[in-house]
Amino acid sequence: MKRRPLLAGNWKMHTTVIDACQLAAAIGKCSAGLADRDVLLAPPYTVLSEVAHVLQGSDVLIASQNVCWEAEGAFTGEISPTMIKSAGGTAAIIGHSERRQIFHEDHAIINKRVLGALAFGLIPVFCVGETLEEREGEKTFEILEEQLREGLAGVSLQDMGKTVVAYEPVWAIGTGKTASKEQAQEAHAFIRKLLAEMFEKNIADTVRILYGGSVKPDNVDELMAQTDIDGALVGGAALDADSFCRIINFI
Ligand SMILES: O=C[C@H](O)COP(=O)(O)O
Repeated sequence: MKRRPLLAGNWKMHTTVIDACQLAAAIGKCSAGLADRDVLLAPPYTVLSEVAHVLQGSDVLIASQNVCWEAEGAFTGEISPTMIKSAGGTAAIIGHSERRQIFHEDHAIINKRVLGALAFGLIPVFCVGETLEEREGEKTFEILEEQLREGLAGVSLQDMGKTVVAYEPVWAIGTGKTASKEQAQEAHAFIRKLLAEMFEKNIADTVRILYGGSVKPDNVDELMAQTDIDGALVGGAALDADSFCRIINFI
């Protein structure tokens, strides 16, 4: 089944207002006219609306890097789906391994974020992935299954159709150590098969599964050639306009 590729740049905790506007403008330019793929940027909250403003009129989608499940209230340090939408965002990264590991976000909180995003009409970019220890202990599939079952609990069939999944092996993030195309494809195929079990095969067939972890201009083409890899969630290389533009223009 042919799925529309999605190339996403996660800027993590990088960019001042000026940097962000310049980077967004350059990416806007090199993604213009690409009719067969989607491009998404996840800048820090502080520049969401500036980036959306710079990209107004383009097809580049804007996401936040996390999201709370409530529209407003006493949740110091959080950002709500309505705030993200009012700043120009249409999606939210949820369950990134840096949130899971550094900030100890557990399955329950991640699940609340997924359901909250969907309830307010934001597309979740739901991240899963195993650590090196888990891979070496041959627990990759067990970990992925737990993350998917717990994190997507209560998601309706219709909402799953809109959700994006990102497979990011923790050992490949920011390390320069990309999963081989075979390792990535194997994990993506497992995720799709599990989604078919959890939801329906026709839903699983439409869900875009992105690969993340040291995606660069020199490995994007072979990763994107894999049957179950529908896009990339890019960190480091998304901060350099030339690199990200090459990634967007994968062959
Ligand atoms: O969200 C992006 C991922 O964590 C990948 O980051 P990276 O491309 O710097 O390895």
